Amino acid sequence: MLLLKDVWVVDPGQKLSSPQSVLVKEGKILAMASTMSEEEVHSQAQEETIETINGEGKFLFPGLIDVHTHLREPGQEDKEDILSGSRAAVRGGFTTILAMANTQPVIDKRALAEFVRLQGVRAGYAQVLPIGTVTKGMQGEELVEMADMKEGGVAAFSDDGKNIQNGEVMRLALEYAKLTGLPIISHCEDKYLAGDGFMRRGIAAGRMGLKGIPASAESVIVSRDLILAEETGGKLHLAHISTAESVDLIRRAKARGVNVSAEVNPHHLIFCDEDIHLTDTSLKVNPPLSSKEDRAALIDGLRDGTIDMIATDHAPHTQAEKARPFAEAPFGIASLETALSAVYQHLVLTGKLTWERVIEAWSYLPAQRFGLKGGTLTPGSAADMVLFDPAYQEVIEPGNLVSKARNTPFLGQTLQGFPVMVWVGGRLVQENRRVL
Ligand SMILES: NC(=O)N[C@@H](CC(=O)O)C(=O)O
Ligand SMILES: [Zn+2]
Ligand SMILES: [Zn+2]
Repeated sequence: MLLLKDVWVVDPGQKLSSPQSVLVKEGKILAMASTMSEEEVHSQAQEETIETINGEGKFLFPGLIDVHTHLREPGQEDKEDILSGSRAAVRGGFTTILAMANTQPVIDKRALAEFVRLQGVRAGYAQVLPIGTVTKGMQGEELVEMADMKEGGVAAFSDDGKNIQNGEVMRLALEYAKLTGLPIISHCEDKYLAGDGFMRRGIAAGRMGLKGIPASAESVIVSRDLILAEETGGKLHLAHISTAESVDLIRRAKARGVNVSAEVNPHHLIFCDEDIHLTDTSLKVNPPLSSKEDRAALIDGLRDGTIDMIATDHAPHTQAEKARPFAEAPFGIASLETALSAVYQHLVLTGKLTWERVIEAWSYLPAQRFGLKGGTLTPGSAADMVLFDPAYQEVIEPGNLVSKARNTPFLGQTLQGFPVMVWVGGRLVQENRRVL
């Protein structure tokens, strides 16, 4: 039995943000109370030995649920694999991660989904839930066997990495989503409008002489998908929203009652196009970093609930690939180990977002929308929990990272506020920043 004493619990699912003592037994939250006397604890413990952790000055919250991570297994294990990725997850405070389907081969069959799920179980760190592709071979033409893949354990469907250009295929996918009840995650990018650009079209791109991707490449597809979700009633989730126009479109669709949710990535909340330098490909990401005005609209949208959740879009690549010239390096930022700290430091400590909203957006709401266990510390739920030390400082160095990837813009920087203990189902998997 575990007792976390006098810890500040942030649990939006219980509308709770206050000091509590928390008892954990057999992998589950047993009880939580703002005052718990010695006698009460002992009567709950019933002769069992109690391990006590003093949580003063620290936060305890439900393990984060990341609905958008690229783990690269099968096929590109030099970038990341399910073991290294799920270790990176628990180091960063995530206890459940959804693995994107753009692997090699892509996850378009039940057996492949089962493989990903089992590899996650074998690894034994964060719970890994596979995402299946929407279309066979991720070719954007023929739908996968969605019901069968649901049986195999997929949590959602997505051709992420590519947009489904054919509107009728997207409409059908949303039609089937009503039968499976699972979300269709859309990577909103009109490939013709995006062309072969590599950063957001605008003043910064012009100054650097880099080919730009217009904001409309995203918003045109956001508006198409919102119309199709409205027409079909299928569950739509919009990945990595990055423009003010998209936020506006989603806000208006939600007001009409469209079945849509949206996510934003930490890098789009923290950085903007002016931060990009030709010599540093770590900020080359898709969708590209947007203007300051877009960034402000994303923060507003997250604050008012137009954007429901935060997700990392952890996109690991090898150092050799990222060492190529800007135009040739792959898009993507590896972020599982830095995302929460970066958000804490850049958005919570600066007063742009409340800590409660961050936890809600990264744990409670993903669980609700994707129909997953977890996301709350309500007594009886699995003890997927994070103990977070707001004063802990760490220099982000290659030697500390457990992900195989190094493509983070925070390399060499000091971040403040880190998970210092993480439990999955009551089992301690990370302590003092070391994955056990
Ligand atoms: N976000 C990225 O820049 N890259 C992702 C693909 C994606 O999320 O669209 C990847 O798979 O590397
Ligand atoms: Zn994408
Ligand atoms: Zn992605």
